[in-house]
Amino acid sequence: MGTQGAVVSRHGLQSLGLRNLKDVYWNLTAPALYEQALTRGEARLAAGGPLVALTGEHTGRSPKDKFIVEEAESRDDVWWGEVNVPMEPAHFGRLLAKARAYLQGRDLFVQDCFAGADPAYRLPVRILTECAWHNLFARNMFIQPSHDELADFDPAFTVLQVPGLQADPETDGTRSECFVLVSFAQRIVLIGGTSYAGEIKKSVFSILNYLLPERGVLPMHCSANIGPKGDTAIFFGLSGTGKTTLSADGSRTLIGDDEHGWSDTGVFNFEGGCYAKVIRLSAEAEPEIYDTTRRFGTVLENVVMDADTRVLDLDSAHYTENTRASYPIDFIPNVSAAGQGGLPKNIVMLTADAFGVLPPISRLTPEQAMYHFLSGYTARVAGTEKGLGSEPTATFSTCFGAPFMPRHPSVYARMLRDKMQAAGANCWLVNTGWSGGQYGVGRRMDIKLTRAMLCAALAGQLDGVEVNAHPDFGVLVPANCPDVPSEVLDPRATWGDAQAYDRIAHDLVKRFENNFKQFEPYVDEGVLAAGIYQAAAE
Ligand SMILES: Nc1ncnc2c1ncn2[C@@H]1O[C@H](COP(=O)(O)OP(=O)(O)O)[C@@H](O)[C@H]1O
Ligand SMILES: C=C(OP(=O)(O)O)C(=O)O
Ligand SMILES: [Mn+2]
Repeated sequence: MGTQGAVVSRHGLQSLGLRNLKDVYWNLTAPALYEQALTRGEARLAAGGPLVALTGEHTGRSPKDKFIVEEAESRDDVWWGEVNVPMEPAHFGRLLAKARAYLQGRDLFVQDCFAGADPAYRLPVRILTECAWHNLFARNMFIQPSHDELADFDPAFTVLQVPGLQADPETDGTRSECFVLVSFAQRIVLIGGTSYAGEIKKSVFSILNYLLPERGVLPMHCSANIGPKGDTAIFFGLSGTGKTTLSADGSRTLIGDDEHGWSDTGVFNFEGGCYAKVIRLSAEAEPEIYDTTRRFGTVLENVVMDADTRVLDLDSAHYTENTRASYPIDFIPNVSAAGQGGLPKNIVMLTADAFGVLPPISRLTPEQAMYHFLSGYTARVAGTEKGLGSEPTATFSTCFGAPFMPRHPSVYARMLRDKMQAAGANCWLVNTGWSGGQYGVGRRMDIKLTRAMLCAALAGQLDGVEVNAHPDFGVLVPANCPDVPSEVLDPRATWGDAQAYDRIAHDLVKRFENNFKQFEPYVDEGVLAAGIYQAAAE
């Protein structure tokens, strides 16, 4: 059983003013959290053992409902704008008071965790959730302290997640009933009105992305793994581009699938678990991730399950295209127990180009790497977000993770430039999107071919290969690649209508250029030249 209300104050929840709770459940393990979630009707048990939870209206992140509290301590460091929107402290205070009132007489689940595998930089976070299944999600996603570390656990930040509490936009300074609020000064994250578990994960990520640059660590929205020769590779990319899929590779040791820090000594995972997209998950193309969907301890979000047979239908997007699996990272067979690796030898920038005009793999000069890091291009396709039409939508999300970056992009870009140079890292642009035509005409690049290209690049098999500067994007396209048909490598050659290719490629270059104008004051001539359309092609 949980502790009774009376003893709650001894456990330091008073810093949040939480009183008169019903029961507080501290650091329950997976079996106990399963029991709570199932008996409370929060989730159901699937065949094989995963917990299946549905999140209702919000099945993805709500970036427009995220606010950073405007406080003296952080005001000058935050890149205010349409991504990092300020909230008055008074509104934050009102919503925190509403949360306290809402939780009176209710149960609360607590997980004390670390965010950051490198002890020198890890952040002790306390995750407070209204539901048991969100507490299991947090237990999966963050790093569990040892028994001794729990005994004197002192949280640096607290996340309070109360999906049942809805804001009133009329009086609370929010955009809708849903809110994700970050107060750097009070070191509190307050989430309400949404049950999408990714908000818990990504709000902690945002905190690290604010704190770590001051300690000389580059925070990154990337996955990472280590090759047989001890070579670390990192894979930047926006949501759905392939960070999780491609970092789970039987021939390489997984460090992490989504969030990492690059320190002076190496790369470390921020998390202790993975959060994989599982829509149309193939046992053949992604065996390691597929196996996690049959295991006790995995939390499946918005996956369809037959009520009688309890069998999953991973192909169904009935609730959402963004179905997810959250699992402890050691569910992946070949994983780094320490969650750390050496300095990166290869940097891969992933883009899911639904226009189908970027090469499936190309080498980037350091200047081109900066250009693409600041651009953060991918193209979303119909269905992945509400309101999208049938045409692909070009998306530019700086640092491949704008919604999670509280500081100005140039802070992260300059750190990447310096670290990349110091490490002598190679840089690649990999298009996991469409080939042979744009979305709806062409086909998505076969995962096996993407894996073959990456395998060759990371093993150094492309180092001596002839490259041709792409006439539109300037990136350096290899003329051949082991285990990959050469005709696949030149995207223009895969289109039936070369003129249509040129039209769409030129349009995309213009989109890149228009988007990049905001960064021109922050980069040197070399980076600017890296993105300019090659006039010779006209
Ligand atoms: N060539 C490809 N490379 C990587 N992923 C691909 C490819 N083709 C299709 N996919 C699909 O794209 C999605 C990538 O999701 P995921 O790896 O979780 O992205 P991220 O971790 O970057 O959010 C998966 O559903 C995967 O099956
Ligand atoms: C979970 C998310 O990240 P990713 O899809 O990159 O794993 C997200 O963007 O909400
Ligand atoms: Mn991911």
